[in-house]
Amino acid sequence: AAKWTYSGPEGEHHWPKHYPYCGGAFQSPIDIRSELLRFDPTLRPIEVQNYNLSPNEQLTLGNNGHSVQISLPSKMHISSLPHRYTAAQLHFHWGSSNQPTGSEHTVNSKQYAAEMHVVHYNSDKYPNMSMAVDKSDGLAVLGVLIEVGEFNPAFEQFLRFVNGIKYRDQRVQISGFNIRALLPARLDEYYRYDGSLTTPPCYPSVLWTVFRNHVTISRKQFLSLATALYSSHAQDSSPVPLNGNYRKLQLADSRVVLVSFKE
Ligand SMILES: NS(=O)(=O)c1c(F)c(F)c(S(=O)(=O)CCO)c(N[C@H]2CCc3ccccc32)c1F
Ligand SMILES: [Zn+2]
Repeated sequence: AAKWTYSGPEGEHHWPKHYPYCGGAFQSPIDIRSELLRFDPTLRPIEVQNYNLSPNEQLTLGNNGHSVQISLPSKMHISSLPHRYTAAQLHFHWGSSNQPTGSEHTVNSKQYAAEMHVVHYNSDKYPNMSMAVDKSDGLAVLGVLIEVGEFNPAFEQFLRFVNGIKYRDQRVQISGFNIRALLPARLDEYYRYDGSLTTPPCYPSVLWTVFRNHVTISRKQFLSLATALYSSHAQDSSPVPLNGNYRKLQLADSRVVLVSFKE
């Protein structure tokens, strides 16, 4: 597959050349604006299963050159959607040390410091992520907005290992922990819309759920995320810092954003 980056000659304005869907419809992220919102009383609280992983389990924490990701066991899934959506991985988007604004989704133009995505695929209909990734009902991603504030012990469970994955394609094994603790307390309040992968190939295959309530991490935790990683390989002569790994806002067009809550 062709290389792509968030800036420069392979930056997002060039993505459609190799990845045509990136120039297509139903793209993500979007600005979640009040005038787009419609309350939908049928939107049930999100229910996740088997997110509380035992410390005896091992997870792979990796730097894939675009983000820091944690691979997730297939027993983890969302049970409150029309089909079972099985977890594949989670990853992050963030700004830079002097720009703590790196979320992908914005709410009434407010950009948060960072954003976490927990990627799931429709395991009722498809055997794995690769078969699901380009199907309109293939993926469901949970989005969590992240602000700098209180220290977050749940995030520490993997942030303390980022210095082991500074460079592209480095991976370490970490102990399982309660992935539910990375999500906000309330899973009943969220925004819902049809969108896409926010990286190439940008398939319009994602049922987006962005939780209304943000979580916080401390400034020190944010800095470890925003300053520890490189998108280049360890042996590369000129290291390229990995930050600002968020896609610019896409047009909502006539898309409505459903909300599970009334003010
Ligand atoms: N913001 S997002 O949720 O659209 C999104 C990403 F932003 C992102 F960076 C990745 S990635 O795998 O870390 C790197 C590029 O695919 C994925 N990975 C997905 C896409 C393809 C694929 C295949 C197997 C496992 C995960 C993924 C992703 F779904
Ligand atoms: Zn993402």
